[in-house]
Amino acid sequence: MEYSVVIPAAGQGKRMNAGKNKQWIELNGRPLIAHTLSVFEQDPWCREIILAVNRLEQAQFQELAENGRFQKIARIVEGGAERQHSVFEGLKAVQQTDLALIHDGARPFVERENIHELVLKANETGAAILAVPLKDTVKKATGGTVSETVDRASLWAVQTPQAFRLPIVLDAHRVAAEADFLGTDDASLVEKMNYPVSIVEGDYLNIKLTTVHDILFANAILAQREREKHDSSGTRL
Ligand SMILES: Nc1ccn([C@@H]2O[C@H](COP(=O)(O)OP(=O)(O)OP(=O)(O)O)[C@@H](O)[C@H]2O)c(=O)n1
Ligand SMILES: C[C@](O)(CO)[C@H](O)COP(=O)(O)O
Repeated sequence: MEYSVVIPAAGQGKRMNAGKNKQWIELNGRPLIAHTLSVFEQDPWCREIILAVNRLEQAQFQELAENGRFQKIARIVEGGAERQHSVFEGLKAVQQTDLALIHDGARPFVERENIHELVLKANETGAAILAVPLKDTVKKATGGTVSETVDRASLWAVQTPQAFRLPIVLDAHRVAAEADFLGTDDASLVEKMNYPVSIVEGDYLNIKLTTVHDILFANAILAQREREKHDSSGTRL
């Protein structure tokens, strides 16, 4: 089952506080974005990768595409001020397939089996997202005082990729742009169109590198994966 993937990588990584776009942080000697790109480069279902980048970093990403031998990068488009704008630019450049995935450049650990499960679900329903059940107890508070403990039984922590039939997600982005609506993910725009979005249970290790603490977790995940490669008897997390 084939798909195109849009990878927004045009952020500034303000919460990471690294003084540069976090896509260039090195993990095991390779930039974070190279880890993410490799997942899709190596997935036989992926037809093309569309990267959305900051105009000032276009040359750097072009060089990475060539030197990293990422042959599936079909287009590098200019991103926008917000993630949503970057994704919209990427979606407009999709050519190869009817099924579009959107995946954060800053989520390098997504596993192929989760991607495939998601793709199959989106092919069936038109819109699907990866998510994991919330593990924490969640409370609402105003002015530092708890007002409510929320029942977590129906709460999910949402990840990427998110997968949609291309016309559905393009339409949702167009309508959101016209209404000046900004969502933190793409599914929220599709939900606004009253289109049902299916959940596919993902993996807790599919983290997004957001703050500096996530670099610790990322290195631990990479070390665990190395152990698994060399020791088939090792417990898989
Ligand atoms: N204008 C933007 C903002 C974000 N992104 C991308 O969207 C993904 C998820 O966003 P986030 O983790 O918020 O990244 P940043 O915007 O870089 O981080 P911050 O919000 O801390 O500045 C990242 O791969 C990021 O590069 C993008 O393409 N264009
Ligand atoms: C799209 C996303 O990764 C889903 O978890 C996320 O919403 C991106 O934005 P955030 O502001 O870092 O939550």
